[in-house]
Amino acid sequence: MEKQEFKAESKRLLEMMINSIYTQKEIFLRELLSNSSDAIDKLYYKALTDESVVFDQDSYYIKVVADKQGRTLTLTDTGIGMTKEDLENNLGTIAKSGSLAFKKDNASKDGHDIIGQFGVGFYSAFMVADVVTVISKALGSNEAYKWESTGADGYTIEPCEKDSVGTEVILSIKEDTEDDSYGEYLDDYRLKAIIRKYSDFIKYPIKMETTGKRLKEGSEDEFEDYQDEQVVNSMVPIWKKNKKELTAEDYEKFYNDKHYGFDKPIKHIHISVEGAVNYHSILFIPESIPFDFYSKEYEKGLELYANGVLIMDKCGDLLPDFFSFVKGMVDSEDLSLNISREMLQHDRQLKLIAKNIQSKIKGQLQSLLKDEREKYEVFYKSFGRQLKYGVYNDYGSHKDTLQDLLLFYSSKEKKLVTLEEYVSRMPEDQKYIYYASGETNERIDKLPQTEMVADKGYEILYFTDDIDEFAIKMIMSYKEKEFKSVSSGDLGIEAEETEKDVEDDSNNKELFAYMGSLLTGQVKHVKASKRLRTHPVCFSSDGEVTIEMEKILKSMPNNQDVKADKVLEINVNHTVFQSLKDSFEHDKDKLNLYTTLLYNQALLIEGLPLQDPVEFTNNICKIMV
Ligand SMILES: Nc1ncnc2c1ncn2[C@@H]1O[C@H](COP(=O)(O)OP(=O)(O)OP(=O)(O)O)[C@@H](O)[C@H]1O
Repeated sequence: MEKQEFKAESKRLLEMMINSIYTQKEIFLRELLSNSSDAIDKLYYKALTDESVVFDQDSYYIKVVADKQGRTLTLTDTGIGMTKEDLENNLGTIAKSGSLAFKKDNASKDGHDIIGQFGVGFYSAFMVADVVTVISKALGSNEAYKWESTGADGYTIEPCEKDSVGTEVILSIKEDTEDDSYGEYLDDYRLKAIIRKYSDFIKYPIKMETTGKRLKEGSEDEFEDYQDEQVVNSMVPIWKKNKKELTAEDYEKFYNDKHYGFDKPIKHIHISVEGAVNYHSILFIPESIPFDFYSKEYEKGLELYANGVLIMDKCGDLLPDFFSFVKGMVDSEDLSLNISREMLQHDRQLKLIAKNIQSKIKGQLQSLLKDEREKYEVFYKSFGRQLKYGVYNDYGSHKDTLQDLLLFYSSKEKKLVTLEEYVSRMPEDQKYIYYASGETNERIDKLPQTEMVADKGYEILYFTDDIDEFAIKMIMSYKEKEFKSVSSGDLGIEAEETEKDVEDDSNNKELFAYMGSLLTGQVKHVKASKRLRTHPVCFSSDGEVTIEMEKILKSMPNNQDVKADKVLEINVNHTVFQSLKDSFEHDKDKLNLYTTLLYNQALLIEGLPLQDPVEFTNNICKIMV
């Protein structure tokens, strides 16, 4: 038997291949199973043009058998097989793909698509095997051949016996080392898991012979081993099925089988596109938040398949961050894979798919919002924050995509409303979209600052998420209506302007200036409030940073010391104001006490910490006695 050497280039390539192309050893099984599937496909093609070849789908399969004792893993297929020349050309020359040549000669028909294209996948077997033996008998040939190689050194070919047409690949699995436990590739459970992960949708049955234990017949405590043959893969990808034939349960089953989540998805989106790029996709909008969703550990992405073979677990490029909650998969035959199938060579196709997917998701969310509001609100409860982050991130560049998907609690409707709904019922004289920020709806309900706007009969949107105000700053205006915090200096309400301007009263001016001097460094100034109706005191903010924003920025890990310019507003129609005026004239000590008390009350209303709570309570006691 003559030993053939690999060509020099091939030798180097093989070494590179074995050691560096793939990041995961387990993919050898995907590569070999894809080869077997291609080989059966080729038979199918032959049958299309050659009457002497009968293709009976049921007789074609791939079988995987692990022999733990003999430490071999054998893959048998009933495909087209290889002649001696094929073995030499296709397995003896690295980077020569018989499959690619075949594909070029036979235009793909009827959805039977050949996977192989680079002519390297087979050699990934050497990542887990010392010796690879291939026994093959080609269609139309009476001879069978055995090809054998220990890797870079070369290979041998000799005639051998084989009854049926097809190929058998026998891997002598490497001994375990400290770093690698190659023995796992002889374990039935592990093999099944790898098959299901990558090759679940190979369209021919992948059978496995497994050993089970059962009670011996007639015995109550004696067990015996028995062999059982099982088809491991699902074969028909659900995404290639006709949508009309699929039920909601089918999609849910797929969602659960693929471990996209443990919940019941709120919505599925089944997309089949033929055009500049062809692809199928099934996407899910989950109901509940994955436990790590709002953490750094969460990795967004969709499963990416090329011709039904998994090539990437989580392809992040397929989803924008603001839709990172979406689960599912994309299968395309048009992807430019790189040699390891682990990365994509050009991302043009991927970008097209991603763009398309983004608009489909948005469309589905919009119709959910329109037609199934309750469901949308369940979704929004889980992922609304993510949408708002999406508005805020990237300098607001996605606001147009996302603003119509936002919901905020409304003071008047007592439920979540869209910006569109808010604007559509704004009275004519209302200039702004008003909002109030606070920890909960109940707390905002009681905020003194909302009095004037609410009295005017205007609706107020409640912001209870940290991100809300930041996101709104990015949107700036909706349908030409600007957003305005109820705590901002100028509320743009006519009543304000026509009201008797109490500040102009020179006595009051002096009083406020004096109070302001007592609070130097704590407030910008003290003024008569135009927004308070029944409450004595509140803060408003002058400028871009609101008090709520100050609180949020302060709570961030890098503790950004950005402060709102606070203005202490006093209700001059409240009886307490008379006390202030009296004490200004007759008892400055009392005024000092009242000023600090009012300032501290305003802090409490905002949920801001008091600088000296003990002093505050002592001061209250002072006025009690
Ligand atoms: N089980 C098989 N039955 C018949 N032919 C096979 C089998 N396995 C491999 N071949 C032949 O050997 C060639 C080389 O296989 P290899 O896996 O290295 O590359 P490929 O499948 O063509 O491409 P890729 O690197 O993209 O997987 C195949 O193109 C095919 O012609």
